[in-house]
Amino acid sequence: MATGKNIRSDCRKVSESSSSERGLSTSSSDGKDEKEEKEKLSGVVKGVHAKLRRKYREDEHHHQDEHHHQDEHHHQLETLTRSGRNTVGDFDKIWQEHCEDEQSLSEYACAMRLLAVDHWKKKTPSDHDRIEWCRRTCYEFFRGGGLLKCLEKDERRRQHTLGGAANGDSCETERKRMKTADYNTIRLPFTSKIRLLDVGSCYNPFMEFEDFLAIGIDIVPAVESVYKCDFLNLQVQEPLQLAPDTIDTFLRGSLRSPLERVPREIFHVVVFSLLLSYFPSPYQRWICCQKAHELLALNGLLLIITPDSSHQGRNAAMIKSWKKAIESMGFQRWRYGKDRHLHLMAFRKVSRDTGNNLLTNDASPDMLYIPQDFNEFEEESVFTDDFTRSESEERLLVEGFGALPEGMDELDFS
Ligand SMILES: C[S@@+](CC[C@H](N)C(=O)[O-])C[C@H]1O[C@@H](n2cnc3c(N)ncnc32)[C@H](O)[C@@H]1O
Repeated sequence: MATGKNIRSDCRKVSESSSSERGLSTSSSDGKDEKEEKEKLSGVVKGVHAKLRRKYREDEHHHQDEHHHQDEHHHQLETLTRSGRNTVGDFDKIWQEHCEDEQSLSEYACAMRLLAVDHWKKKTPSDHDRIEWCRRTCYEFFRGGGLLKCLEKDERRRQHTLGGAANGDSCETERKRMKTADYNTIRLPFTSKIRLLDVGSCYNPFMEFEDFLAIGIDIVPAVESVYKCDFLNLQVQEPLQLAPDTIDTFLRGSLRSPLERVPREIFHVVVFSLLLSYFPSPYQRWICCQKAHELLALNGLLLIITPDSSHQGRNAAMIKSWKKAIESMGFQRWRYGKDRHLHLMAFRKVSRDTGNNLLTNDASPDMLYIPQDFNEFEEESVFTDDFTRSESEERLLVEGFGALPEGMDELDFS
């Protein structure tokens, strides 16, 4: 288990103590009005998000005032690295203070878990459940021919680039490529367990699936099996050059809370489910995606689920921008879906090169924006709305939510 401490009972305690102040109950079956409880739980969750954003915004305004009179050159540099500066300055402090606010965060963890397990999971048809979407996407990719098609396509592209010529140089390059890619590259047939890192896991929803070796991490775990870990500050170590079985044993037996370091390229899948919008700064979202890239084996999948309750078209520009930013780091989008409340994206790691140079790369952290960055009153409806839908809505969503056929992805938002 991740920690000797019984977080679940802690969670219950916090939830119970807060119930006297806030009227939260630990179960929706205790006769209280379910809707009222859900509103309270989502209030706790949205309140923590809003507080963190407010602190960040205040700090940003303060910073802008201070630097109002800077010379032109400095100003340009500042603009270039605008969204980055806070992680090394005051924002580091804000984030640290946030992570140390145990009381609010434990309450948040309980509320989020109850919301997800007691309210969403029970009400959401399984083919519209975000966790189920992840499971299905992984299955289709690793076991259902998805990766195979990608590799065939890669090969066709490579042949095309080489001009089909067996020229000495290209063969030598190809041999080197295969050699360096031997370790930590996902190959077919894929028979092992899917090593999945769930970042911001809260209640470890992937643990129940046999097919996964699921590692959940969170700044404040809501259940014992989740490791305490701040992903933003997680260190990435040299990769393990070990057989898959030994890596599984390592993941099962050697990790401890608080988790501070993990070997590079050890995971087949990294999941960010409702994680990136937690961060008030696009730069933090950018850091997370880069870190996911480092932790994934070549051909591994980054799954991103991010809330947006508006119609698919409204934030098409945002999703296009995210696609460009994330692909610039050495990913390629493999799948996209839009649910009523969520964007669901799967990116494959296609290159070891992270394109990690803000000055030469035309993508930048600002591209990972969310509506709340510009409008503090933008509603986070995913935490409030009902998940049940009318029949006609269901039919519409099945198209958007389900798989875009391979090759159709480019048609979407591009
Ligand atoms: C909105 S909840 C989503 C929970 C769960 N993934 C789901 O889909 O229901 C966001 C979670 O991310 C966690 N989190 C935020 N920043 C984090 C960080 N830097 N490292 C690890 N977890 C983080 C929060 O504590 C919270 O549990």
